[in-house]
Amino acid sequence: MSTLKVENLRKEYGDVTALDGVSFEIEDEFAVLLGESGAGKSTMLRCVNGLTEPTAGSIRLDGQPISGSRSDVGMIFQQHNLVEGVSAYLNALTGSLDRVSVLTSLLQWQSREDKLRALDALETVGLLDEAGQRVSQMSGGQQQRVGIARGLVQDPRLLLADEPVASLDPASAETVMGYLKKAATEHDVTALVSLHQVNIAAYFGERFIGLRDGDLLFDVRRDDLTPELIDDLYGDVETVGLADSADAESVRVESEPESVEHEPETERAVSR
Ligand SMILES: Nc1ncnc2c1ncn2[C@@H]1O[C@H](COP(=O)(O)OP(=O)(O)OP(=O)(O)O)[C@@H](O)[C@H]1O
Repeated sequence: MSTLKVENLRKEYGDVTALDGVSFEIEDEFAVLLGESGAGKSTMLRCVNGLTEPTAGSIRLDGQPISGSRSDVGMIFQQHNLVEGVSAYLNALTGSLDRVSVLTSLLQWQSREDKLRALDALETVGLLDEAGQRVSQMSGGQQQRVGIARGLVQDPRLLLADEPVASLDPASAETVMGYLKKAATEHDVTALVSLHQVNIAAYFGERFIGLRDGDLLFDVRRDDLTPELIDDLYGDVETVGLADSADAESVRVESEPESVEHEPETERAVSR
């Protein structure tokens, strides 16, 4: 259970204003950041994660200012940043390190609690039986689930994900989002996830924050996410199914193919 409060957040890169005084507050929710390319979603997530220094404004997690990279904030990247040559388990256990030799030697002094937490996180994302499998032999969707497990192992209060399913085909994207939602729910973690796919966002999100050119365009709960708001954000997009997508309580976790190939980048659920 945690509260993220962003107030008047501003980020300038030279002449470019990536965020122009954005404020919102999310509490124990699965929140989705929406917006066109360049709207400021990644900048927002990087500021919240402490990876980018804001120009002005404040970010607080449970009342404490966020500064620098924090262990109570877990981050999941589009490219999942895994070490492909080692197992899912080792990746989950020691995700922030990038050298196999370091990873392997670390096993000797990782605590029993960490090891159990890594296995628990892999179970959350449906990969307990694959814990010993090399990441290089897993599908793109499975790899992203390892990335989610790794984000959970540090026991964060806030989980951030930047376009976590952008490089997956629609079916795998839904599966991975299902596990991400399950992970946030089971571990009582507030989540802030940027997504391009509006229909997937509408299906899984509880709260929707729309950014346009660095401004907050809307901040609504699921019932208030209308096709008109989406049109406002993206222009003319396909929003069929938006109204029917309200109930995502039962996550979809079974449909991903167990292929060892990486899924190709396919068309997004919404044509933009
Ligand atoms: N390191 C940087 N240096 C200069 N400009 C940057 C930098 N990072 C982002 N920008 C600019 O800030 C604006 C917001 O970029 P940002 O990556 O946050 O958008 P986004 O919504 O995440 O886009 P995308 O969906 O393409 O990732 C863009 O105009 C971008 O070009």
